[in-house]
Amino acid sequence: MFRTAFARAARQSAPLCRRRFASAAAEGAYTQDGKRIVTLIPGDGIGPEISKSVVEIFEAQGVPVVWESVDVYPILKDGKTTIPEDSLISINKNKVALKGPLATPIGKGHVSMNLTLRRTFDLFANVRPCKSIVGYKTPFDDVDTVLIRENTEGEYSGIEHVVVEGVVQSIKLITEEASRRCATYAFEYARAIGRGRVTVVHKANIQKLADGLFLSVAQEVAKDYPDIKLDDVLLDRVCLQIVQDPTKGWNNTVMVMPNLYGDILSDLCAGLIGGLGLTPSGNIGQKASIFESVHGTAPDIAGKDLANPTALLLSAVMMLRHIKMDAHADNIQRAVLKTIAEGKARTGDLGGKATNSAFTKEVIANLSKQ
Ligand SMILES: NC(=O)C1=CN([C@@H]2O[C@H](COP(=O)(O)OP(=O)(O)OC[C@H]3O[C@@H](n4cnc5c(N)ncnc54)[C@H](O)[C@@H]3O)[C@@H](O)[C@H]2O)C=CC1
Ligand SMILES: O=C(O)CCC(=O)C(=O)O
Repeated sequence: MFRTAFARAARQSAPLCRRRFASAAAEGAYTQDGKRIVTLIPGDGIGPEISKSVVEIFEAQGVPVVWESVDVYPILKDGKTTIPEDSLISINKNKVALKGPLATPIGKGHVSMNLTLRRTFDLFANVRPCKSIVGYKTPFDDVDTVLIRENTEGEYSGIEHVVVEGVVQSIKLITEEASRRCATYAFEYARAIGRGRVTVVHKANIQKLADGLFLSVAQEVAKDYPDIKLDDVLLDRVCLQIVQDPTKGWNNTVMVMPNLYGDILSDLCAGLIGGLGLTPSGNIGQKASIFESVHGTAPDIAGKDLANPTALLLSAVMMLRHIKMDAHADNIQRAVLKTIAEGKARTGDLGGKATNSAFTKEVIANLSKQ
């Protein structure tokens, strides 16, 4: 049924994906003195506060990155909602961006700018690692999950309409092309981080066609990766087992799944290690990649200097690894984790009393001691 020209194009995109992962580091824009130019989207709510923290820590560490700051908000162009032209140009040129959270009105108003960015730049895989922080006690000590979320379609395709009053339809779109790119990325990622297993999380017992296609494409992609075992599990079962003991079978695999499941399951995983203030992510595409925390704008604490900048800092660390600045990534990551472990400058979400600014200062102090 899917052996069409479209499906052929999908199969051809897999080697392209593999090449892209290998060459991403060098692409982009540089200043005359060789510094990498990175687009910064400070975002809404706590976004500007936590972005400021990243900028200060990068400066203290001497990271050879120059920020190009742009605002992202909805623009109506030819009847479609899009992002401002300067942000489009900046991300297309720089190929890499760090993004604070963007607010979306609930049940009304403009479409999500987060989703618009992912679709505009075809950011097909969203990588969400979740690792326990040594020294910060939670019910499980050794959580180390990696979740890859299909990022451009599924339940987030934005195709919704009223059939008749009182009846709405929201379409979950799954294509072979997007599923293949995402699955290929999951296998490549598993290989890169030394995990011998990829697990597809799905509901193909219920969504037989949609999740069935996602699963069968992953099974086909697996044939190109004989060194990596593929298995699959129902979403409801993962939720149960992960909260019972995340270290039993979830630390040695890379989970890959359709969009909505990844959105929800990654918040659940964040809860296992101390909450949304800690978990980073990378939106990976062929044209560009955008790194952002898993959390949103946190309107309840915005503007009060209370946010934990760790999630955005660790997203910036992922970004540095992506552009092959590993030594800077290592130093910043070490200083952030040390600051949390020491305990004297923890933010409120981790049970402490420190402000975002105080936490940032402490991270900088820990950088200088290395
Ligand atoms: N990728 C993005 O830009 C995302 C944007 N959003 C948007 O954010 C807005 C608010 O969404 P919510 O559901 O309230 O989720 P949220 O993630 O903003 O907040 C949930 C809870 O976690 C806390 N929290 C989140 N990040 C924190 C941090 N860094 N430090 C300390 N505490 C933190 C908040 O204070 C709040 O109690 C909505 O408009 C939503 O659409 C939500 C998720 C992702
Ligand atoms: O776009 C939004 O406002 C929320 C998006 C979200 O939760 C996500 O996809 O991570």
